[in-house]
Amino acid sequence: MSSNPAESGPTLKVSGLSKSYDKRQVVGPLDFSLEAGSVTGLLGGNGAGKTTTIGMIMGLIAPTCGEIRVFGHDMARERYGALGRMNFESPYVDMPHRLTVRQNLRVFGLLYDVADIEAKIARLAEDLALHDFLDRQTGRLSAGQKTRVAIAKALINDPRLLLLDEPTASLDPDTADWVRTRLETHRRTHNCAILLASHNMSEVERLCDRVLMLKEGTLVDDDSPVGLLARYGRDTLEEVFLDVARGRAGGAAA
Ligand SMILES: Nc1ncnc2c1ncn2[C@@H]1O[C@H](COP(=O)(O)OP(=O)(O)OP(=O)(O)O)[C@@H](O)[C@H]1O
Repeated sequence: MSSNPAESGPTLKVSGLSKSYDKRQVVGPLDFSLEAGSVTGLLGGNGAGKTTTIGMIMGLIAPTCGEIRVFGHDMARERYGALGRMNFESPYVDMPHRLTVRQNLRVFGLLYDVADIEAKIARLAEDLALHDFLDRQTGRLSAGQKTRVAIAKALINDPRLLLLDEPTASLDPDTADWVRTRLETHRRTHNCAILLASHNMSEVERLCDRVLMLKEGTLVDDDSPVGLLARYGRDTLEEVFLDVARGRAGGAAA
């Protein structure tokens, strides 16, 4: 239990967060919070700023301005108070190719100080069906197999904040379905807050209780999937997405 009183607040709080490259602002300013046990979709077209936002929250990309607090800890000054309880999955971050899957997971387990790493790896291998390639070099896996390994890595420390960038993009529909079930179980059993960047609208409708819509780096909507459908007068989130992307605020209801 931490002595930090701010730990009783939201799992993640982002305030005035922005990122510029060569004086071009690509994200922000963003303000939002994630509560424990919630699943929030981060939606937006190509280049809207989803990966940059997740990268800043994870500390992989330096923000230009703003503040990120995870479990109350200011990530610019006291990130080590939070890093052990957060994790992420991204297709843009590769693992060492020559190490086997088991060796890679062991390295991450050691980094996160996971107790009884071998048992943890065995459980994740069971949950994510990694057995067939657990002792194969990671660089020799298919895209879908690599994604399952990346999800295993993301769950290795039982995170309470999980950032997912297109977690099922390279998975076949059957595998994607049980990976989603695995993520739902993790959310429920660990009261984990999940931020999920996705282009898969049915995935967002199934998993998310809230949706943040990003357009050209700024938040243009923030509501539950049901609330968005009602306000835009649409039957699917895909139609809402198209309304937002094409600037039809209010959608069919407008
Ligand atoms: N290192 C960089 N230097 C300059 N511009 C960058 C850099 N990284 C990202 N950008 C720009 O920032 C913007 C946001 O990119 P980002 O990758 O965050 O978008 P995204 O929403 O994840 O897109 P996608 O859905 O295509 O993955 C884009 O215009 C991109 O070109």
